[in-house]
Amino acid sequence: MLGRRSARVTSSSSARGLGDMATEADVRARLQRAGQGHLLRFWAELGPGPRAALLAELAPLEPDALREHCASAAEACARAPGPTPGLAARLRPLSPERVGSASRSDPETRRRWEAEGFRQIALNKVAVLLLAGGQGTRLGVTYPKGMYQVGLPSGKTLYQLQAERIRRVEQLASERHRTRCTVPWYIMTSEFTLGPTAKFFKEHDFFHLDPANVVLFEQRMLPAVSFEGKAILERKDKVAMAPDGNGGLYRALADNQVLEDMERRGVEFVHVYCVDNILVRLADPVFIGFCVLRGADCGAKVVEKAYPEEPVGVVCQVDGVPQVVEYSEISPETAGLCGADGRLLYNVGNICNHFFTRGFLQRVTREFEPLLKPHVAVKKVPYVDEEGNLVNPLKPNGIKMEKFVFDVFQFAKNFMAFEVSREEEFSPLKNAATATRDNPSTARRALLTQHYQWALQAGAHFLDAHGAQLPEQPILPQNEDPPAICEISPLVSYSGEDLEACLQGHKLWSPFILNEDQARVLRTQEA
Ligand SMILES: CC(=O)N[C@H]1[C@@H](OP(=O)(O)O)O[C@H](CO)[C@@H](O)[C@@H]1O
Repeated sequence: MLGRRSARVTSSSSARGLGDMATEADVRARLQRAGQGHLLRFWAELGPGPRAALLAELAPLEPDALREHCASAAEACARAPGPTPGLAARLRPLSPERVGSASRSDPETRRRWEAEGFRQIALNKVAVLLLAGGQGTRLGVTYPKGMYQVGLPSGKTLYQLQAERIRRVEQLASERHRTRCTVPWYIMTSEFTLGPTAKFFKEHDFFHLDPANVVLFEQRMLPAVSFEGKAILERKDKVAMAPDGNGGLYRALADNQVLEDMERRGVEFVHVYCVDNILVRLADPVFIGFCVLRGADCGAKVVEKAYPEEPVGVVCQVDGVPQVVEYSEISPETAGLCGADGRLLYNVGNICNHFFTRGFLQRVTREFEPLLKPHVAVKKVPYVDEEGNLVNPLKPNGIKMEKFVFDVFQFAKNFMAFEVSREEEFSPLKNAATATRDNPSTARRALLTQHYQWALQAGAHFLDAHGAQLPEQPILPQNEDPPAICEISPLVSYSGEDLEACLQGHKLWSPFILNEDQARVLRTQEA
């Protein structure tokens, strides 16, 4: 595991010691310089423990950077909220030569991409990098989203599914090339998620991955700011801090020397993805191979956007340069525009699955990161009022500043988008069960539908609890559960491959879990 850094605000030049080294007077003077003296207003009431904790939190805040951060948050928030003014006139759809498609390519081309991806994996040149610093607010859990289990028959969590897909893709590449290879797993956490994630992995024995190949590192935190430009105290002894967005990746890479670690391992290509997509194909050989063969330095996997309000960013051009316009920043009019074919004009939906060469990431961390503009999110931030009462605001009262991981696309020399099928590759877990979309049931259904379909394609038949054969529905209407429950371990099949040998002609009782042992037995049994 790489070195853990303490949370710091914006400046990288002020790696001061933690609280035990800083005095109150020193911290007070620095805060005053930043116009944030109010953060110590309950000092006199605090006991020794809370005082030390508060100093430890405040000491690393670099005064100029803090002042700048608070001022720019208030300024950005004062500008009209919602869609970026004047954006519509600067937008164009992505030019077709920048978009490849898995579903609309012939099988031979797909095979070529896949073969190239496996070749690079077998050469140990591919790593995956998970963005897992988020707080899971919409999902409504207090622990990292990756630890969530959506209620699959196996009870597997998102982290376990991902770990097993890594093991399987390593195995497939190793078998093809008669070698042993590794896909290192870099996991960006935050102050909220580092501790519980590290503990969870240890408790689960790293899901049988070699711990040396699972690298946890931490992104920075930034104070939430009031509309008046004041950092918010969430308790008398604690500043309200939030992770600096998934675009905090680039600073975190530099802070923790992650690219150096990749270089030592010989990694050239990195698949970056966010934690919540239950169907995510880690180190997807088809996507990697496509990007490598097209000479892309930066790529994005995309799906066709389903409806104008869908909360996905759209990949397009702004002033002629490939970029993502986030769902929170596009106007409803622009989002609803249709092209001549009747489909949405801006229909290239970002699924937060990105390809980067290590060289590109190096350029970003060295040259471009400071040019990334933070985005403003206005949120309800619990705070202490002047009398020291804890208040849970009913309306948004605070500003969180976040960078977006995709904002580096504009610096790419050769950006490529790669379209895949939504049913096969995208079902994000964003919301709690009460929401109608992107919730635990929709994620569970998406995975189980896929596995049911793979099993049918491999020639399996399903029986109910009484032994009666269940109807076979290779195509299912949306929002409908498959007639049989079948869950296939990623250790047996990564994307539907190698299933005939164990399923062809077999009659399986629903619910059915195909794990490695079960697969071994079925392979030796007559159907
Ligand atoms: C900053 C960022 O990466 N936003 C991404 C990300 O959205 P969130 O709502 O932040 O989870 O995932 C979406 C896909 O699930 C993607 O469409 C969107 O552009």
